Amino acid sequence: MWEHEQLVVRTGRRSGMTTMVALHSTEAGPAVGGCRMKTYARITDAITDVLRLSKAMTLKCAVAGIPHGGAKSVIVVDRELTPELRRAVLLDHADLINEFGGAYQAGPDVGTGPDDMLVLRELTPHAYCLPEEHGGTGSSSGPTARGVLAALKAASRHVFGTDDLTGRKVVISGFGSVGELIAKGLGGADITVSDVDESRRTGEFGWVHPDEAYQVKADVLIPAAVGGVLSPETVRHLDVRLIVGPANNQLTDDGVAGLLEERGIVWVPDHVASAGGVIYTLAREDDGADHETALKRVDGIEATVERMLRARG
Ligand SMILES: NC(=O)c1ccc[n+]([C@@H]2O[C@H](COP(=O)([O-])OP(=O)(O)OC[C@H]3O[C@@H](n4cnc5c(N)ncnc54)[C@H](O)[C@@H]3O)[C@@H](O)[C@H]2O)c1
Repeated sequence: MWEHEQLVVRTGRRSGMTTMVALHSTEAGPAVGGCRMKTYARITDAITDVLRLSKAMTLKCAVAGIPHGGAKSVIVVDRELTPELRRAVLLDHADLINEFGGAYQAGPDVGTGPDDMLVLRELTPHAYCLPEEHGGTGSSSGPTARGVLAALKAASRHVFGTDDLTGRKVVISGFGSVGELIAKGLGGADITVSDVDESRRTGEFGWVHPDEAYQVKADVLIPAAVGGVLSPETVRHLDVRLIVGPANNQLTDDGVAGLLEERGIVWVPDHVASAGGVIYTLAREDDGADHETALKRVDGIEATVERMLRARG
């Protein structure tokens, strides 16, 4: 069933590249969601991605109690991206954002950052997370990691009877900006990280090849790379008790949640665990909250997860 309000796909007049916006819902308010810049094997893969990600944003806002709907946008990288081409496609994307008249408000996502939001702002007011020196809140990776750690606290109490992870084995798949901050916030845990980018291997933490990250015996698994990592196949090989992480759309389909439950693995849905970034950004940029107040709202994820897990029994 088609559940989205709109999907618009455009070829940019400056760049000749494809950009798209999926507006899942504006029922609760203007739709927010990141702008992903990524290479896809097929254009239909990009469309599938933007549709799923935008729906997840609606859920994320609803669970977090944010008066916004969900959307997402994708810039399809189909050639080498020179600085000139990057700027051209971002300006093309800003034109597309403007077509929604404020119903879609963009932020950074995988492949984009605050500097890209600054380029969007040249043509559209509907872009969050500008660099701090330009009056924005910058990267949301810090609040996102903080939200995951808050979720992990509540989930650890539920699974292990304590939120002290000292000595517990934790595997983080995806050692990017959020994954690294989570690792640094985990105190005395025995941490192993994994990334397709070998240059991320620092020696500070244990290392496992990305193909094996979902088979390692551990207490906690933290998906912090890409979506679609929990499939019927990967779930069969998992040897963990708890999964909580920031990666969006971790399940290949909703049925995988049931498979995890059957195996006795507690999974905190990504739309709950990864909401710290959007909670923080909107608290600061929409509501004018100060840094500490916005972080307190992010910490509220702990109570949300506690309630959710208690309700599950
Ligand atoms: N940054 C945020 O505020 C935020 C908010 C909500 C959700 N998320 C989600 O969290 C995840 C991580 O975000 P980020 O900002 O750290 O992104 P990032 O791009 O900084 O890091 C992702 C890392 O994953 C690695 N990677 C890619 N494919 C991999 C694979 N198959 N196996 C292992 N590693 C792989 C990349 O090399 C990179 O180092 C993404 O899925 C993102 O959508 C991020």
